[in-house]
Amino acid sequence: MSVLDDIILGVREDLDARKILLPLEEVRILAEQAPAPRNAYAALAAQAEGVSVIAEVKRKSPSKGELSAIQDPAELAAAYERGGASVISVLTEERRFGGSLADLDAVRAAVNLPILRKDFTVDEYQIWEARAHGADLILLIVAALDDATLASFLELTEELGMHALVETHTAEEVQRAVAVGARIIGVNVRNLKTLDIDRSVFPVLAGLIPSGAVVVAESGVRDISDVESYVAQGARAVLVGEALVSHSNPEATVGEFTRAGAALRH
Ligand SMILES: O=C(O)c1ccccc1NCC(=O)[C@H](O)[C@H](O)COP(=O)(O)O
Repeated sequence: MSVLDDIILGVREDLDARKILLPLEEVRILAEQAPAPRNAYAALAAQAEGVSVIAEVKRKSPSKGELSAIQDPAELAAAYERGGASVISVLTEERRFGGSLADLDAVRAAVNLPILRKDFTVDEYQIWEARAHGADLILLIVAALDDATLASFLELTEELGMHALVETHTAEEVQRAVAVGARIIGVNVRNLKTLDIDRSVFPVLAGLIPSGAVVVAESGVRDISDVESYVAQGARAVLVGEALVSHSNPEATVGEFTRAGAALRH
């Protein structure tokens, strides 16, 4: 079984438990009562100079184990916002990443930026749930969904006023993302079978994404030079977890990353 399949197995078990506690009809009511979503597409596309940073709240991961204890996700997210992040990503998967919907709630209450609910979306319940908890952007991993499900999840996301970060790892997945009309397309350079990072796939896949879509480079940003190369290779935004949560000054680091691509854009 692949790492992705294993993660999804746990996600489905946890989801079944949440559905018993709060049936879909009730989550839908909460989603309809939630404050209007913020426009994540505009936030990512609007960065006049440099690159848009999606700054992630990430405690641990299958590839690296414990990254940071993060006692106060709201405080971390506020630091990201002060540093100039365009979007905050909150991992809500519990078993492998140590996240939760409580983290999402805390971050929602602390920042005014659009928020990505970063999870392994395999059921429409999670999309309603994301909106009910104030998310503006959700993650759709092409490798985890068939074409019909990907299209219907994207449609529901947009009906609820949110956007989707549609994540790809191969040329075929980029084609599938484009075919369903994805407007924010991520290229994740972490191979979900081996968990290895291979930055060389980014320019190849980014080159297949039509202009008009926001191209997001996901994973493997260690420092400014990585941000600069992703920008030079076509990234409009970078999604960064480990390098921020493990830094003593995440606010300053977001600022450096945000400005890093500026020279390359002029
Ligand atoms: O991070 C992992 O080990 C991982 C393993 C399996 C599926 C997904 C995984 N990560 C999710 C992500 O996409 C990253 O959190 C995100 O791109 C940030 O990556 P990084 O800056 O390298 O922490």
